[in-house]
Amino acid sequence: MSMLDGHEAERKTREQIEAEAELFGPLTSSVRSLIDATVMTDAAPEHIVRARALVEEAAALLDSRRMSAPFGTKWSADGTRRSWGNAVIGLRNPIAPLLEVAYEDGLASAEADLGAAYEGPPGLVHGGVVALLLDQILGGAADHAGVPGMTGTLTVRYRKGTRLGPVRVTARVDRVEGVKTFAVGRVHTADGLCAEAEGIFVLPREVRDMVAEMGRPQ
Ligand SMILES: CCCCCCCCCCCCCCCC(=O)SCCNC(=O)CCNC(=O)[C@H](O)C(C)(C)COP(=O)(O)OP(=O)(O)OC[C@H]1O[C@@H](n2cnc3c(N)ncnc32)[C@H](O)[C@@H]1OP(=O)(O)O
Repeated sequence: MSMLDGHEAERKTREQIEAEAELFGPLTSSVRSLIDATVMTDAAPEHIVRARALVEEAAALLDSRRMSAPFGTKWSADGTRRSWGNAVIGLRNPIAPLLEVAYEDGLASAEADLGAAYEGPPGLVHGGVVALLLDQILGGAADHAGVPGMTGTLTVRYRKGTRLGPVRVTARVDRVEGVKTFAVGRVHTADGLCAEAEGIFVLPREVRDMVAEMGRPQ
């Protein structure tokens, strides 16, 4: 499989994309609430059985027509792109904590409210989920700085347990060495600093070759 598979140009207008966002965003949000309700429910057994039937009916409706491949990244003519299936920021992905990343003065920052579905140790966010958030935001910082890449190495130092609830994640590019971008980031809660990370993002050889090819004079 090529690194470039799943990247696709699209001809949709801004209005069409907004209409899709209005259609799918609320569905994703409802399923996210369903996930939380599934983890937290203490309902009577007959309610659980009825809910299961309703969920299966909904799944069958949605499954009646499927895309031929996962969402991937769709690029519009104006350079904007959508990764609506992404596990952290995907508008169509109910397991995504849906980080909305803001960029200012080289700092990427986002907030999320992590509920029971993200639990690892009792009352605390699963360490893999903490790494997931950091991976995305460090990668986003590299991308926003114009030096994107795939995660080659991600090193996370867990300083204290990350309590379930509101978290803030931040990242910035530390330095660039050739094709490698070094980014650093942190996770905070009301308890203070919970985790720190360094990531090395590498623009894959295949993409480097393509960029070199495109830049070659005719
Ligand atoms: C297709 C579009 C891409 C653009 C992207 C857009 C990003 C849009 C932002 C969204 C933000 C998403 C944030 C989540 C991002 C993931 O979730 S990515 C998914 C997880 N990561 C992966 O699956 C990556 C799997 N690994 C690979 O594809 C390849 O091993 C890599 C990392 C691309 C490197 O392959 P390569 O380009 O063939 O590397 P190579 O030419 O041998 O080495 C180049 C340099 O990198 C170093 N290097 C190689 N591997 C590593 C490594 N694992 N660790 C550290 N250094 C390494 C080498 O030592 C060498 O260093 P120098 O000698 O130049 O100093």
